[in-house]
Amino acid sequence: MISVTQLTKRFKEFTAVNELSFEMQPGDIVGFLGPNGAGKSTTMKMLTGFLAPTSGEIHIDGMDLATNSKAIQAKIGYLPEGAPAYGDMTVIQFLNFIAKVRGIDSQHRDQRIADVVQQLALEKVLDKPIENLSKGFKRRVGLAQAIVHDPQILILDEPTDGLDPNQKHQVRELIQHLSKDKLVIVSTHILEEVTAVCNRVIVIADGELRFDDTPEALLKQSKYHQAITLHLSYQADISGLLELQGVADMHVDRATGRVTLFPEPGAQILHLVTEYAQVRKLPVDTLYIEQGRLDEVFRTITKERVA
Ligand SMILES: Nc1ncnc2c1ncn2[C@@H]1O[C@H](COP(=O)(O)OP(=O)(O)OP(=O)(O)O)[C@@H](O)[C@H]1O
Repeated sequence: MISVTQLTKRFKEFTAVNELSFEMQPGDIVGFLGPNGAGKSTTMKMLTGFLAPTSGEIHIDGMDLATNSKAIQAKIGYLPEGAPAYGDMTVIQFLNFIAKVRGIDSQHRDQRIADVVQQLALEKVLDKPIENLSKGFKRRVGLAQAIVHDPQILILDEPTDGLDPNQKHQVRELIQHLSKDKLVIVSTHILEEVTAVCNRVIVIADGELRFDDTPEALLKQSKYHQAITLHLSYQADISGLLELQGVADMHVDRATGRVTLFPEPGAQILHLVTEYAQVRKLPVDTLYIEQGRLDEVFRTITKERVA
């Protein structure tokens, strides 16, 4: 549905996006991850036709964005970073305005607006000027304008940035609820959001694609994947754990008292570790297999490449 080939954006000498290529299909909820300045917003702006690429191609539903921007933009809903809106309009005025701009005919406009107002729980603020709303409500209005024309593709630039935990939860639920037959691209700095909401992750750094697969595959790249972490209720001699077959390394976190054992590639060490703990009567009060740590794998994937 979206096919991006060798997409590049330069601002004078500076290359913000460098030969990105990827494909996306309906049902994909893609988490777009990357450090500050990685090129996420610039890529999203190019996908929406808001910014012209320096080179490369974007095809959506088989159409070239460079020559069919109007038809393609009708299929896209976009929430830009910070969710800008016309602050002096009331919520209902703004949604009416956007619905008109999006070409929804007057017969269907009221019903469609009523639907998104209900979906985003905006009933109480319909007659308030947008500039007087809380951050959470502003964001919800931004989401409402992005979906009012029921787009097949939704591009959301940091939709939960600055929201409180309840509001974050609501926005995530909305994204999941929306996404069944749609393609959603969400940029975020919140790593946990990717595992909570997305079924695919694209990581970019320095404008380049560094990772494109499922959240599970991302976790598998962590050195903590399949590691065993245990906590002792009081100090004990644990030096023998490092000698166990299949244990490649051991890390003791003095601050938390947690001990992590890293397996050799492909080795299963849980059985040997629990057996050792029982035989030696180690005072283990917690023991678990790690899925992988997103912050660690994110740092590894995005760290600067030395030429
Ligand atoms: N109009 C512009 N002119 C010059 N440089 C720009 C312009 N827009 C973006 N850049 C630069 O391109 C790089 C990528 O910016 P972009 O906003 O796409 O990053 P990002 O991944 O969205 O970052 P953040 O997570 O901080 O929002 C940055 O170094 C930024 O300063």
